[in-house]
Amino acid sequence: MPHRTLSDSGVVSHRRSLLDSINSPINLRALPESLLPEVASELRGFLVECVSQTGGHLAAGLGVVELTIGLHYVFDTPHDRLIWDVGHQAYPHKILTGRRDRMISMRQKDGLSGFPKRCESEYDSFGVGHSSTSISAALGMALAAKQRGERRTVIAVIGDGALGAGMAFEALNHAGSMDIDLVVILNDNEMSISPPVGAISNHLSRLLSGKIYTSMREGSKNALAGMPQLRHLVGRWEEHVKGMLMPSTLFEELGFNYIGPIDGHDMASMIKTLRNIKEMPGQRLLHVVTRKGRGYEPAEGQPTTYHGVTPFNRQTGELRKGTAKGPTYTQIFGGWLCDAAAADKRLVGITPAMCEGSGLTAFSKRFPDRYFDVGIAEQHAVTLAAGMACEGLKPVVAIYSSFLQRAYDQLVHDVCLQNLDVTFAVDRGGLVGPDGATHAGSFDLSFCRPIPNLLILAPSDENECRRMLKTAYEYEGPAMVRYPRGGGPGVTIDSDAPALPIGRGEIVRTGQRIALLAFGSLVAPALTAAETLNATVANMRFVKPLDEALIRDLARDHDILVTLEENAIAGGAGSGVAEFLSSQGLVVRCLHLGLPDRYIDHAEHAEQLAMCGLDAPGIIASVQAELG
Ligand SMILES: Cc1ncc(C[n+]2csc(CCOP(=O)(O)OP(=O)(O)O)c2C)c(N)n1
Ligand SMILES: CC(=O)[C@@H](O)[C@H](O)COP(=O)(O)O
Ligand SMILES: [Mg+2]
Repeated sequence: MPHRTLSDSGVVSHRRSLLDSINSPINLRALPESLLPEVASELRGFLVECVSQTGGHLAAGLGVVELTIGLHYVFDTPHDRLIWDVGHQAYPHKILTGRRDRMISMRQKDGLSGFPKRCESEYDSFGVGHSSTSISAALGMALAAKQRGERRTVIAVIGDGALGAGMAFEALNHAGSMDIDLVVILNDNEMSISPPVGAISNHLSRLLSGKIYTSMREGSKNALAGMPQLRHLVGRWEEHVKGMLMPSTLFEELGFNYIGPIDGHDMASMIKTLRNIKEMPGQRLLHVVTRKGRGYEPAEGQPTTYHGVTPFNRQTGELRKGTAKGPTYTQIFGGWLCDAAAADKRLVGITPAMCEGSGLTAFSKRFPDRYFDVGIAEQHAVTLAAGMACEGLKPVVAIYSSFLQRAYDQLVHDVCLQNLDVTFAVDRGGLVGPDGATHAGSFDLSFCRPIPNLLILAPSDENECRRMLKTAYEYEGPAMVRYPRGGGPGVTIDSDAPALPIGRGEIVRTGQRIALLAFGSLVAPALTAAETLNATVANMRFVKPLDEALIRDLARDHDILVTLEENAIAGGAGSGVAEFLSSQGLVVRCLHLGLPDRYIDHAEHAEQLAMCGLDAPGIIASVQAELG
């Protein structure tokens, strides 16, 4: 379906005389430097207009308008490689690299991805979405260029939040030990999604507020203010003096030439500094100070709220409300966490930098001493919980399914092998809609199911989600409840409902010949499909341990068992059912429905389910095709 064009959507209203002339960085580089501030103004206004129509990530992109212009103006992209860490801030980059007129399709089916993607543009040097990969990838590209005798500069742009992840330091540690043409640009806006945490953030703040450096800098600027022809001496003098007086930065200790901090919104200074940086040899790190949400008052004032937004009213900043019928699964988790914490002082809540997204805001305010935001550090979050559990606390780790992928060994080796009492609230299980393949929780049932000692539950509705959280928390060992992004079928929640019997599913509809064994979010479409198929529906509830007695009965009484899950078919819950049947010598026809062996692109969640044949019509069609 052809996408709406900008004119259809009325987005062209903002003044864009210069921006209209920039169809690639080549046009940008043809402009006189004096016009770049106007480009920045038009780019910023256009970005707000587009995201107000499409939703998506806004505040981070607003903060890097000047940096984006400077990088494409000074460096020879795409020959010089540019990698954006996380990539949520890359909308200005997309606008300047030939995708201006497609921005209205952002994060929609067959539209632009919300993150840089190699197959989308030659200017997207590396696919991102998960944090803290940029320096590793950039170093890899720089070493490849060196190996092949190619002259090119590789630039990684990483935020202060992403810099706190272990992987970023693995890369800095490696890069700093060699002589390589690599530029790391630290985009320091003193924000993650939430305010930043950790000692790295404190170090950066000290660099920004360094008394000696700041006063000398102001002094030198004033002294030379009357002699503009000598102003360029300030930079050189600063470098010289700073090296003498400033305590060396962490980055210099790691072998990087540290430059900055510079004002990330001063276009002239940005261009001058980037030109200097371009000519410098070796690995260098430029510290750029920006403001998240810059230039759009609602986003500047509320950078957390405007980190990721639904479409909004550009004049007022008012965000469009969500369409969930009742509380989202995330909100149910947040409410349960507070209630459980009030009843049990041993409970502690841990999040790797996703406080708001995981529903911990209320908990963090009510129980600040029992709340731990560890920054973007999923591996650390899980093993921190293991250590706490060893000492009698009952940690609850709130973590997105796709980010849990980062902490797999910690889950296996530190928690489950030692059979420690840690509860995992795994949010965004299954497809996640507009964030697309990088953020889909497609694999957690497959990679968690083989782990001994781990209990795995998947709720079919909001009430069951709360009951499962209670069940998992009371279970004295590792347990995970995986639930989808957004809301459920809208059932009433009984906060006093008891825990569930471990390993027990339930027949929720009786039919003939066909049995649908549904896990979690697929119970609802299974029930709809069952009306047409006249099928039995079992809400399996537990992925591990499976309800073996129930499976045995269903196999005895039906001609075909159809397993359904919003997880990869490969190794998923359905595989578990097949393994059990085989181990018991039970011979019955089986059909396994779930996510296919490919990545599912961004679209609305309902569109994604339909693409995978996991909505009711798709289930019906698959079963009817199987039965012939
Ligand atoms: C591995 C991983 N964990 C968590 C996230 C969620 N996330 C996306 S952006 C972000 C904050 C990034 O902060 P920073 O690097 O400072 O970028 P800024 O938004 O400030 O520009 C987080 C936690 C992620 N994308 N990847
Ligand atoms: C860029 C990033 O990783 C986060 O902002 C993520 O997009 C949040 O996802 P939700 O919108 O599902 O909370
Ligand atoms: Mg930041």
